[in-house]
Amino acid sequence: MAGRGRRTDRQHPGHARPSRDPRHRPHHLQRPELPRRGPPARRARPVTADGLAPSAVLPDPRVQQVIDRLTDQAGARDADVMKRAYAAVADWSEPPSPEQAAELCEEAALPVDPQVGTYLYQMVRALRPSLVVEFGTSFGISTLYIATALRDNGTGRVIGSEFQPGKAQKALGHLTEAGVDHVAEIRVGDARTELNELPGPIDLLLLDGWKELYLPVLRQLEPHLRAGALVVSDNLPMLPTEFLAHVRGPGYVSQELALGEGIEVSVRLSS
Ligand SMILES: C[S@@+](CC[C@H](N)C(=O)[O-])C[C@H]1O[C@@H](n2cnc3c(N)ncnc32)[C@H](O)[C@@H]1O
Repeated sequence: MAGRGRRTDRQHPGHARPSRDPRHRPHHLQRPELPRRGPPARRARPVTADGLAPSAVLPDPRVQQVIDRLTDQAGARDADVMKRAYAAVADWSEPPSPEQAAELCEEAALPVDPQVGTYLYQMVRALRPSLVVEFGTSFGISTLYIATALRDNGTGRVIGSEFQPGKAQKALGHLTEAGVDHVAEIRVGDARTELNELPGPIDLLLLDGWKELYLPVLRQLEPHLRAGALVVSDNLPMLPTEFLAHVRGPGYVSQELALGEGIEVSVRLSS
């Protein structure tokens, strides 16, 4: 967590009076994120009475092992990283920009809940998308679920996006370790520019970057969404009202699903 992005009164003399109002933080650094996003503790996998393997295990132990390890590591580390991030911005006079927030969270994986990951695997297997796009890749845990399903389908590719080059590098390493990197591409930089050029229509879009950017990113990608495209938006409790109003308005059929801490699942009605 380098100090490059840290704002001080000297850098911004016009903002000499720090605000401690938590509402001045963007959604991704609001304190309520801690318990909600929190350590994505791995759920104990239920074992059925007849000893059958639990159904929410991917049909590839190599991938599952990588996902389990990363999910456990996130559970052990993320809360501390986020606490340090909150402490670092506590006396900032302005909320961190999305880039600064990404830098502050560089060591946090913040992965999707295993239920959400399993749902993504299911949807990709069921819909057989040609192109999946992901806003917010981080260490690549959601990408692992998606890429594994694409690999198992034998068709399609996923394009992820990540601000932090170090995180994108880690994500690529994890995809390679799991043996599914050949169906994945991670674009490094701001999704709002990096996802401008796409090789075809989007069949499935995962929104899992900073929450206040969901609406601008979605609006930007809307011309690329094919009719019937699925938009999966993680972290329902943190989603801005304007975003929910948009996907619950004309042009979509949308509802929440009680997976993880809640997701919004929207189908685009026309392209
Ligand atoms: C919640 S994490 C993503 C977790 C990931 N989907 C997973 O399940 O492993 C959000 C990530 O989005 C990245 N991010 C936020 N805004 C972004 C933007 N505008 N462009 C690219 N990446 C962004 C952050 O750096 C952070 O790593």
